[in-house]
Amino acid sequence: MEILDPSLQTYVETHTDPEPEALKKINRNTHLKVLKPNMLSGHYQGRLLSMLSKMMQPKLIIEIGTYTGYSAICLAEGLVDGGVLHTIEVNEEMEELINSHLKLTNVDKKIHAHFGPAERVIADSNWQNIDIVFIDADKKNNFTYFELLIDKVKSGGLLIIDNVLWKGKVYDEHQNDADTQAFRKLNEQIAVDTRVEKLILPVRDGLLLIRKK
Ligand SMILES: C[S@@+](CC[C@H](N)C(=O)[O-])C[C@H]1O[C@@H](n2cnc3c(N)ncnc32)[C@H](O)[C@@H]1O
Repeated sequence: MEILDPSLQTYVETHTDPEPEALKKINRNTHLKVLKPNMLSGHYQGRLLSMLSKMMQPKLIIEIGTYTGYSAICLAEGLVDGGVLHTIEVNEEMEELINSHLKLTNVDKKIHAHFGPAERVIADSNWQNIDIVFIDADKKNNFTYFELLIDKVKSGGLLIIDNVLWKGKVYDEHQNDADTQAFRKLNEQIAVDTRVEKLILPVRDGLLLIRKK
């Protein structure tokens, strides 16, 4: 999943704030109990999400793809008093584990977990003036989620899409599997979208930062 050189990754992690204790436990528990634990944002990306959120001082955050709650907790660290993070997870079997992880933190009361397919949960919501969106679920629907939410994001709001460098495959012309092609198309669609400013960060598997004008 890491595209950075491992020694560079180690260096930046050791000179970044340490992973908070509760998140360390959640990280470890995810590796013990859940399949594909490398889906979790992890220490370095988690601290970046937390810092971006603190800089934005959000009232309303929407996350698509809760998994075990790690990135939701990182993003919720930046919520202002009275702020809320809504996170959506399609797999209802994760509910107990997510709740047990949220309880380890002091942001649990600010996080509302929804279970079901994101498209349906978004359609049933009345979210408006969203400050931050984090899209990290079924990769083929990234652009659908972007289009469903862009009009609900306030001017100056931030959308973040994970995995956009797709293990480095998007810039390797020999790689042409369906997921790689989907990420290339997404990056191209966002690159020419005049409603937004965009920047790809080569962090972990690639984070696309999109600021609504
Ligand atoms: C990469 S993991 C999310 C990791 C998490 N954001 C983190 O950084 O710790 C993707 C999650 O999206 C969920 N997911 C997949 N399709 C979905 C859908 N249509 N609606 C909501 N969640 C979905 C998966 O079940 C999985 O738990």
